[in-house]
Amino acid sequence: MKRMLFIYNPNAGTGVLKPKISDILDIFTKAGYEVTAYPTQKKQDAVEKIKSLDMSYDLIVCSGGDGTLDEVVTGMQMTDMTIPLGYIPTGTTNDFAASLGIPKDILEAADVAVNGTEFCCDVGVFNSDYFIYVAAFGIFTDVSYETDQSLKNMLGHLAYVLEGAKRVFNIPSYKVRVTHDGQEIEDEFIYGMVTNSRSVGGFKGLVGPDVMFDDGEFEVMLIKTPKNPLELNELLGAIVMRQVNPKRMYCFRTGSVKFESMEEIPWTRDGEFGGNHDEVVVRNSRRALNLMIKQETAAKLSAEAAGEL
Ligand SMILES: Nc1ncnc2c1ncn2[C@@H]1O[C@H](COP(=O)(O)OP(=O)(O)OP(=O)(O)O)[C@@H](O)[C@H]1O
Repeated sequence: MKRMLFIYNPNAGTGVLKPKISDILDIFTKAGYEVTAYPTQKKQDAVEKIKSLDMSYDLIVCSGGDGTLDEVVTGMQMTDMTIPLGYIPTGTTNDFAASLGIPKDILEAADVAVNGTEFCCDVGVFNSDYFIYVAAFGIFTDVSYETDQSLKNMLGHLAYVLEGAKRVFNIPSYKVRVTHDGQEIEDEFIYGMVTNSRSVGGFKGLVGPDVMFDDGEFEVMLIKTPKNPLELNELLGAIVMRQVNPKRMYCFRTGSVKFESMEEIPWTRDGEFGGNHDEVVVRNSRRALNLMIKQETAAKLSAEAAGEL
């Protein structure tokens, strides 16, 4: 019999997982797995659990929001674990799952976790930590982790919007030197993002349709601090039109990028607080995560990569 570790955050999102646990275990059992279930007990628990596993498993399935997924992947990367990972998204935003076509429906996602197909996607190395789909600083990035879990559960997306709106009137600006591929950019920014996803915080399409999950490169977007109403207008126009305006922002693709600043800047990794840093090196660890996704999504992604779509 195949062995599975099912690790889940029972409090993620609106608690939608709990009433479905029995049906989920049934899907796993019917797929031939003997399941060890582990509900996470506190922050960072998933990392510790994965790091301290005392037996081998054929598959890990994790359930929770982006934060829990990040913790499980971090534990797996730290221990060089290459077994496949299934994911049942139950958080508030679930950006990453959406961009990889993992179903919103819990039981459908459970089915994909055991009956789907393996897809090797890139993982971000952030100094000595990891992220899966986004590392960012500046406006909007502090929204997620400063909104407490109970507020998020109650209001869902609205909580993010309210927190974001409060901050628009007081935008911090950071002077940063950004180095990549032998080039150096020095400027003031209100936002910086390194991403491997098509839908970050709901800004679908902002980064463009070209984002690949397994090409060893990230998309980097840096938004310059607007210095007057005209520049602000140009910036808002670019965001609304979802069109890069090179006067207001830098966008490039790279496998490795360094951010240096005089002051410490707060970062987020996959929507959770990622620490204050005056130097951050982000590197793409190509195809380091073996994720279970739908067969049809895998086919579509490889056709896109081959330039057929
Ligand atoms: N039993 C627990 N009690 C409190 N916090 C927990 C528990 N288990 C996990 N956590 C932590 O809660 C944080 C948020 O979890 P998660 O991302 O799964 O859900 P969410 O915040 O509802 O979803 P989203 O990130 O999509 O908003 C994570 O950092 C996780 O480590």
